[in-house]
Amino acid sequence: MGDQTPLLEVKDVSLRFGGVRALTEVSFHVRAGELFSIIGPNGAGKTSMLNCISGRYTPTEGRILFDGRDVTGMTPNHRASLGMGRTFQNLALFAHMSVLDNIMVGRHHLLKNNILSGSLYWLTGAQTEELAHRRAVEDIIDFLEIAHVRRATAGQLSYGLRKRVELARAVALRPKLLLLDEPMAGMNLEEKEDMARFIIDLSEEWGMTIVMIEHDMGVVADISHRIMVLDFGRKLAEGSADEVLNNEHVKKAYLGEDDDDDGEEAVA
Ligand SMILES: Nc1ncnc2c1ncn2[C@@H]1O[C@H](COP(=O)(O)OP(=O)(O)OP(=O)(O)O)[C@@H](O)[C@H]1O
Repeated sequence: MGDQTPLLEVKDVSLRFGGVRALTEVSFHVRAGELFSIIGPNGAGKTSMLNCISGRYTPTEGRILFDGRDVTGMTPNHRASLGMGRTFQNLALFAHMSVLDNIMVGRHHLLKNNILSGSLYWLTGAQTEELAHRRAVEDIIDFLEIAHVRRATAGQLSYGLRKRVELARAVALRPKLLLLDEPMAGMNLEEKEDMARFIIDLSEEWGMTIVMIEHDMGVVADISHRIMVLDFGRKLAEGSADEVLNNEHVKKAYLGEDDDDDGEEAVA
């Protein structure tokens, strides 16, 4: 499951939108190699937390440390360059571009020779670099089993495949930390199983540290090393799937008073 070094430390983070308290003094850490999930009822603050980590939002209070550096005030691009990759709840692909080009966009910031040095193309070794990038992208395409659609226009793919291409684009950055915002949302059972397998492989085979928001409690319990539960912007519980699912406060937040329910429907 990785070593004990925290790759990500969230310290007393609060976030307010005017009078709305989206997050209140939330602290947790994620160790290198961990697959860490954030769950909670609608409006609990999950996306707000992911946005604070990725830099889309700046916490009103508190600090965020990534790989030993304080990144609290840094832009999303700066954090990406330090090794944070993410996917979005609502797909953010370029619908008119091919699958291949969408994924290449993910590699862009890694290209030393950018478009400005195009005139020096043959002199700078840009072609060699481009080939290396293409090979890296092909590895990701093979891993995510999307070779058969690599030339297809992203907008024409099924929803499940588009989610997979979006994952490929985030993975193309080879991030140290991968942030996944509801990777299984809107998927059928088969697509969910495929996605769960890819996430497990990214964690176990690629050694990627992952923070995931996901509503499907069955998947979260199956694949997460640790889970944090948010409710009304506060941390309600944190621990293994067993610890969290047997926590009385969590049961109440999710299931109301009906303890016979298995939770899957209540949070789907
Ligand atoms: N940009 C914003 N402006 C104002 N209020 C916001 C904004 N983003 C989130 N909020 C509020 O912050 C609270 C937490 O929202 P957030 O989207 O983080 O919850 P969530 O757990 O991700 O919910 P869901 O599961 O429905 O996606 C909610 O009350 C929400 O209305």
